[in-house]
Amino acid sequence: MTLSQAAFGIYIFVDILRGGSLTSYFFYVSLFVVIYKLILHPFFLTPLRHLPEAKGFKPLLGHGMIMFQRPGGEPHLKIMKETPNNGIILIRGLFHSTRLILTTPAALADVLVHNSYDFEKPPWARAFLRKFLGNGLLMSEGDEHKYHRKRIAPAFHFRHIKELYPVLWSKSIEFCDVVRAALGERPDKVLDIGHYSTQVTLDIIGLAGLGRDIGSLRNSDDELIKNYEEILEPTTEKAVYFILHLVLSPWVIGNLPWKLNRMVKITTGNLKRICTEFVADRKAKMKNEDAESEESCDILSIMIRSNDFSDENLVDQLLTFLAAGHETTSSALTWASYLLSLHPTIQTRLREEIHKTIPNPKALSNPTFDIANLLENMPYLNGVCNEVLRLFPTIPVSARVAIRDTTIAGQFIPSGTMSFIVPWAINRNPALWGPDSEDFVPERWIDKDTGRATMNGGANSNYAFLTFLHGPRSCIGERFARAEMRSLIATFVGSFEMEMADPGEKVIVGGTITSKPMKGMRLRLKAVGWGNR
Ligand code: HEM
Repeated sequence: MTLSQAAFGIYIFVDILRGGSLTSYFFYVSLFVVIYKLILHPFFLTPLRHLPEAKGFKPLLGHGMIMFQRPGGEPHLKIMKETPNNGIILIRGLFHSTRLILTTPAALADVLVHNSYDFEKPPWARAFLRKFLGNGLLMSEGDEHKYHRKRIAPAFHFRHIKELYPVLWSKSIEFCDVVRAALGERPDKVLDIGHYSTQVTLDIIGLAGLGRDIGSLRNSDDELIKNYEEILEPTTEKAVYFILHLVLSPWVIGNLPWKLNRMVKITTGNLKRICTEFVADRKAKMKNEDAESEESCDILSIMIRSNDFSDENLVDQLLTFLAAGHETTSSALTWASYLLSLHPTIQTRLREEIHKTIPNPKALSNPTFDIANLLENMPYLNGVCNEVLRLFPTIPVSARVAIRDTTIAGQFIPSGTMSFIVPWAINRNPALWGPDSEDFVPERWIDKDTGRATMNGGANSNYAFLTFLHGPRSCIGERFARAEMRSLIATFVGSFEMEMADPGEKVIVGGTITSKPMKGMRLRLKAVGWGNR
């Protein structure tokens, strides 16, 4: 309690003793709380009040409307560009709550790496996400997070990812076969690529995560894909549903007479049931594996073998991996095809590199072939992947709340302060990337002298690229996702020329947590000759 709160409390107490009515005291106390929260604390008392503040403050709304603007992260970029700062910009949320936007590598490093466990995801975001992702790694905090992260990490070791490449490659080839077959049936040769990319990435995470071919590429009616598409299809109604969690408790939202509540309940129930069956099935199979047979090395088997997870927690972890592991890479593939359709010269140069380096795609299916080494050493392919991930980070905005008093870039941060970490804005910030920061330039990831891939795209700090964040709460699936993108983009661009179905279309970036095109991504595709295909 601050000095002013205490003084006011004493004043009221003395006045009650003098005989004032209880109702009038409730009124005065409420009035004081409102004035304190709306005016005194945010403008006169918070130790953060001297930080540079973003333009565009509106009474009561603060800068809160930026949460509703799309693409997510774009208003933050505007604020970064127009507000001189030393790493932290002050904005005000609804009812003037204090919020921060972090802008420099030093500030980001403090939150993501140096003082990482002083921060947690905001409770409202966890309450929302938990409905879809269960209580897996993404949602856990503190010691529980450290414990689980350490035990899951072996499944994402680079040696293990290397072993996964043949699976990634053969599924990518199957993806192209399915797209080719679908094109054959369409006189206009136009397809919504988002649908197919969701199918292939779900199949891939099924194999890598569960050791099981879900087969959604061959079966569009698959229950898992239907439930995910139902939940993840970006609509304005879902965006409102998400943002309401900022101001109302999940219990209140859950009890509103809203059709969406029923849909969420049914689909999340279905997903939980499917994952429970997957876990039981995998456990039964592992019991029957004899000691001589080779150990399965999918994520679920590794977690079961560790004996560190209860059955309930295995289901939660699986829910997280299935969702976090397919929706993200599916969006990345969709945005890659968008950018390549808008830049035909880059597309052609990439295809030339692919055809030259991989004369026959089927040859890579030989189990002895070192696909990882080949794909990881294709400079233009890696430049394109990095540039897609930079310009369209699948999770454009993330947030952290300080759970104790701490510091960011030398600034005292009181417990309870919320900071925004904004991959969309950092990845496009001209202060970090130069004047062409918003252009699609794969060459920035290639060293001009050696012709080899660079690690930081020419930026001065690796905190200029935030797509997977950094530190103990960074994306555990980063290597996996990068390997998957290389395989999918190499096979897709090697197999098809692509252009926007409607070249005049203004693609709107939507989505709640991940960024996806609002109305799908309709491309006109033309199969090209490649090897014996
Ligand atoms: C392009 C693809 C991907 C992107 C851009 C991406 C991005 C991210 C980001 C930004 C976070 C941190 C979220 C936050 O704290 O606010 C995260 C966490 C996570 N990601 Fe990914 N991800 C991708 C693919 C994957 C894949 C393929 C998997 C699994 C196979 C995966 C599993 C996870 C998990 C489990 C976490 C939670 C990690 C923790 O809290 O310790 N992600 N991802």
